[in-house]
Amino acid sequence: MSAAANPILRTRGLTVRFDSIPVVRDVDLSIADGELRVIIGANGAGKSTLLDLLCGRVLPSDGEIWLRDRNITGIGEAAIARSGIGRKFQTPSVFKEMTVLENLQVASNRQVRVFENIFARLSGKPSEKEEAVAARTGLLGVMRHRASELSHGQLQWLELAMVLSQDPQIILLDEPAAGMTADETDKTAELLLDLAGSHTVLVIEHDMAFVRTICRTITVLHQGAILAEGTAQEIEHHPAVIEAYLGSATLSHA
Ligand SMILES: Nc1ncnc2c1ncn2[C@@H]1O[C@H](COP(=O)(O)OP(=O)(O)OP(=O)(O)O)[C@@H](O)[C@H]1O
Repeated sequence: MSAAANPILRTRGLTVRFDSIPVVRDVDLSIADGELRVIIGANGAGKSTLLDLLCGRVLPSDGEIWLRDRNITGIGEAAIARSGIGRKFQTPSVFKEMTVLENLQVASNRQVRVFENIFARLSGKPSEKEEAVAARTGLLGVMRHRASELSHGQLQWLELAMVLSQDPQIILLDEPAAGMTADETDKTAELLLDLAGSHTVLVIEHDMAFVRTICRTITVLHQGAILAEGTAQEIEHHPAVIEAYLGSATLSHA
């Protein structure tokens, strides 16, 4: 549906069926290099499954995924991660008994040998890169804290910092502000705006107030297909979107 001028990520007719039921249907996405794109849609619209397809966690039934001029369809989750697509899930998968710094060290070596790293002696001194990632995600002051001591917001930022440690070009985020306080939500919005440009960021989000703060272009998924694309204002006045969301809390409560 969309056609970015300089797309870093494109899909053509992307479709996945579970037990012959289409959950993502014929999705043509075109995401520009450095873009911050938000994907919204009601519960069950297929948003998480779309991200699962983009990071190779789920294989498409039909269609293609292109990273610049490379067809990455079906190359597998690890190869997709290596090619520069990083995914942050809603539930943090940090190592709770390790410090923030140790988590970052594990993450930056994750592509090498994750389990050896967990049990190996990790360096006590942060590298320049680890400091830069921690500073960017607001974690510099808690580098020596165990992850179990962090607030919910800090845990989410740590997970994002771990994704950043792997130098992704594209970051996929599933509801990054879910469960956060108002202050943490504001900081997360600032962080995403800061990341856009140097990274391409795709965000699934339910909270329209948050979406309005961060977004330039929104893609609306409905029953697995793209229903509309545009600015927050265009989307909120789009007749098909209003009809699809009638009675839904997602837009009306925003
Ligand atoms: N592995 C699977 N097998 C069968 N059905 C699945 C599978 N994964 C997802 N689904 C179904 O696909 C549909 C879309 O799910 P998905 O989680 O992608 O939606 P979503 O838009 O992210 O929803 P939410 O906002 O509630 O997280 C749902 O009906 C879900 O039950």
